[in-house]
Amino acid sequence: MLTLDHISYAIGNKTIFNDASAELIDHEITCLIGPNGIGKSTLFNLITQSIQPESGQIIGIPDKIALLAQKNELFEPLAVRALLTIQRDTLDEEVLNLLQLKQLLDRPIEKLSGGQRQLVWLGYVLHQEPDLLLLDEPTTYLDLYYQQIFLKALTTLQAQRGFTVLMILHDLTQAFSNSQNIWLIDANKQLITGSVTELMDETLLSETFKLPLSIVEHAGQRLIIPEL
Ligand SMILES: Nc1ncnc2c1ncn2[C@@H]1O[C@H](COP(=O)(O)OP(=O)(O)OP(=O)(O)O)[C@@H](O)[C@H]1O
Repeated sequence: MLTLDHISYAIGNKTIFNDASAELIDHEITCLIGPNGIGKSTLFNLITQSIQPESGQIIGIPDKIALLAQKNELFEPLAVRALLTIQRDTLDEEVLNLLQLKQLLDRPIEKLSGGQRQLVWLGYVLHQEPDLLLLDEPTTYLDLYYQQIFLKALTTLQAQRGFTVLMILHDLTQAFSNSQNIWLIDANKQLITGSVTELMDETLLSETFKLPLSIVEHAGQRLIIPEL
């Protein structure tokens, strides 16, 4: 289990984490939420060891980590098939079907729509067969149709294959309805962790996002919306 053990990290004089501890539950989806600029991507950088904590340590980092960054760029023009088979010989039929990529295999990636491209990038990280998948705001630029395809494919494959997911999402309803656990960085930069049930708390969420938020039941789903 990946464990943050009392980590502290600052950029210049600015404290980002101060003695933060957390355990990432294996084989489940955890969403990382918190205001803009609070340190979510920095936490990903610590987990991928592209930066080191000033004190404390991260234990149990799996060998096979895949990261879907906010912006994914190609170094050279590639067709979808070529990207998916960069690190392996065969295509994963199930991933192709769930992400609706079969009809795109021979298309140049740069000529796809933003939504199609994001499905291709998810396909790319899934073809790496990671033990831990980190996703940084993967649905931000997607319309509702592509958001649903993306999240359904991710949650279906995760449930079948059991890889661990840590995903940054800004849409709170989406975060709580597509995960089992939440890591929340609050307004005081404290990392608070728990199950979706434990952290589904109007007061905590309103204080974190400095906005009155309500939790509303609709059609069997719990929606987190700003009070009008
Ligand atoms: N290279 C850098 N130099 C200076 N400050 C930085 C650098 N990278 C990040 N920061 C600062 O560190 C803080 C945390 O940034 P980070 O990108 O981790 O936040 P975030 O929670 O992912 O934000 P967002 O939700 O807006 O993507 C921010 O205040 C940011 O300005």
